[in-house]
Amino acid sequence: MAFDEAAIRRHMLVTPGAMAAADERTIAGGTERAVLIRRAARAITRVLRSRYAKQPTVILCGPGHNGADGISVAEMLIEAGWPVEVVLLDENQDLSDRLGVLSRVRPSGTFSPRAGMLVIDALFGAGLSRLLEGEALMLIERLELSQATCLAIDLPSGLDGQTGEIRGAAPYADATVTFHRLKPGHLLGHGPERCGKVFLADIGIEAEEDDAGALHNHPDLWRHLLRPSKRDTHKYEKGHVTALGGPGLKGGAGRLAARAAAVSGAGAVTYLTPLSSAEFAAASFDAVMVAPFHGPDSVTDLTYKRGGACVFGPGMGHGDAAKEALLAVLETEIPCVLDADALTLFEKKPGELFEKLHPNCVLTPHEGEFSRLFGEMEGSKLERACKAAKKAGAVVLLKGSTTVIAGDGLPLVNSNGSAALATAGAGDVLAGLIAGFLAQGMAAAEAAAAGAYIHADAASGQGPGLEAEALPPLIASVLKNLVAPTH
Ligand SMILES: NC(=O)C1=CN([C@@H]2O[C@H](COP(=O)(O)OP(=O)(O)OC[C@H]3O[C@@H](n4cnc5c(N)ncnc54)[C@H](O)[C@@H]3O)[C@@H](O)[C@H]2O)[C@H](O)CC1
Ligand SMILES: [K+]
Repeated sequence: MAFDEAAIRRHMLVTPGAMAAADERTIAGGTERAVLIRRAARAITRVLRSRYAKQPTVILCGPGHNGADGISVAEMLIEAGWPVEVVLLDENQDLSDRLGVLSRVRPSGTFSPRAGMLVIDALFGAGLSRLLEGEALMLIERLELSQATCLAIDLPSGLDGQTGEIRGAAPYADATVTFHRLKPGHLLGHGPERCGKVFLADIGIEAEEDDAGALHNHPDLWRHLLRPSKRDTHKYEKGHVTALGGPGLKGGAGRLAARAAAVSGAGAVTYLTPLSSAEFAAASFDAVMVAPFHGPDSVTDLTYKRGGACVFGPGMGHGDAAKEALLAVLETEIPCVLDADALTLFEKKPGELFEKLHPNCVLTPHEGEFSRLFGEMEGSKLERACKAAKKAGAVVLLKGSTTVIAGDGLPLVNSNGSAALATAGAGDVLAGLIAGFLAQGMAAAEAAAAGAYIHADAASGQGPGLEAEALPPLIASVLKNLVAPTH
């Protein structure tokens, strides 16, 4: 994997189980648990006092260390003169050594969250292991339905830190303070909508590479692979992309993919399209070359001659010639991106595709294409993408507001997507962009990661009126800022 080693440590996502092990490893290394808890409480209090005015505050404390964080925050706020009350899930919890807090404990029945109140959620964090029920469920449901402002410690209680699924109920936190590294659940499933703004605090836990369950996609991981072209380079040295487009009106999708490949930094792009629409296509391109598609040889001859990468799918249609061309190119093991039609072509016989795929292939399904190709799968989006990548023997980029990328290395979660991307053709642009990075020599997972992030970054800040054809120039400017200038 050619991701930057130091960046892997900084941007790893740690599962709750691995987090508990990292806590224990740090304690075994000589740091007392109470010290970790105090550091966590100090970080929470810092965020709290910078984000909220002094107001009636209730701290819900669970039976474990998440609750211990809450008790420690209560002490710090009481010291600062905050109007704090504490509700204990385990009302027999021994607080004889925390008399200041003990005096603020109120029965859970009095908990009535409302607007103008701050509730600190310290019921459960990384240790949540089953559905909320009974008293815990009642407290969290009341909080979830209220207008109170919630600050969650580590995770909103009820949110699964591994999958982002909700176990019974979970509050809509205004903000969440978590420790050491983000957890997959902060970014997957209901995580983004329930965590609010996530603050990451360093409490002195040593990062070890095998703590990582996944990576949080970030330019630090692959920016060094976006090599600027050398001054004396010529176009084919910078990689060639072959984009196969469909006949007539469907050609638009293929043209978008070709245009996106053209702004990726690849040296040259050839858009293959049936003779009937070649003239029309040629009129809509400048830098992209147009050539007639007569059948599989049109593609294999071109890829033998030019190398690089291919992008199949956007607008290629379901014709036999296109399918044969795709299978012929897969035989050559040239890097390929398969999207849209290239995926739906095989939904009746996925095995026919899987047996031809190779590790230099990137599949870019949305959820619908995914389930039609891989069937219904259990587990989080991340777990499903990993299973699919194994089954297909290729990189799977499963699109959505949170996009996941799975191959044979650590999977990645890409979280900078925005609603603006939910526009026709955006997927075609992504497929072409990834093909452009493959053509420049990036490995499949790295090309998919860079493509997903840059594609989303180009759309960020755009309104709901964003059209896919506006994306390539936006991508070019994102790339300009990311790629170190040539000396
Ligand atoms: N581990 C450390 O040294 C530090 C942890 N920090 C904070 O502590 C939590 C993790 O603490 P842990 O005790 O492992 O689990 P929780 O406090 O999240 O859960 C408490 C306890 O509750 C039980 N439980 C689990 N699910 C349920 C449920 N649905 N209903 C009832 N009870 C449930 C289970 O037995 C759990 O053990 C971490 O998030 C941090 O906030 C410190 O920050 C630093 C040191
Ligand atoms: K919590």
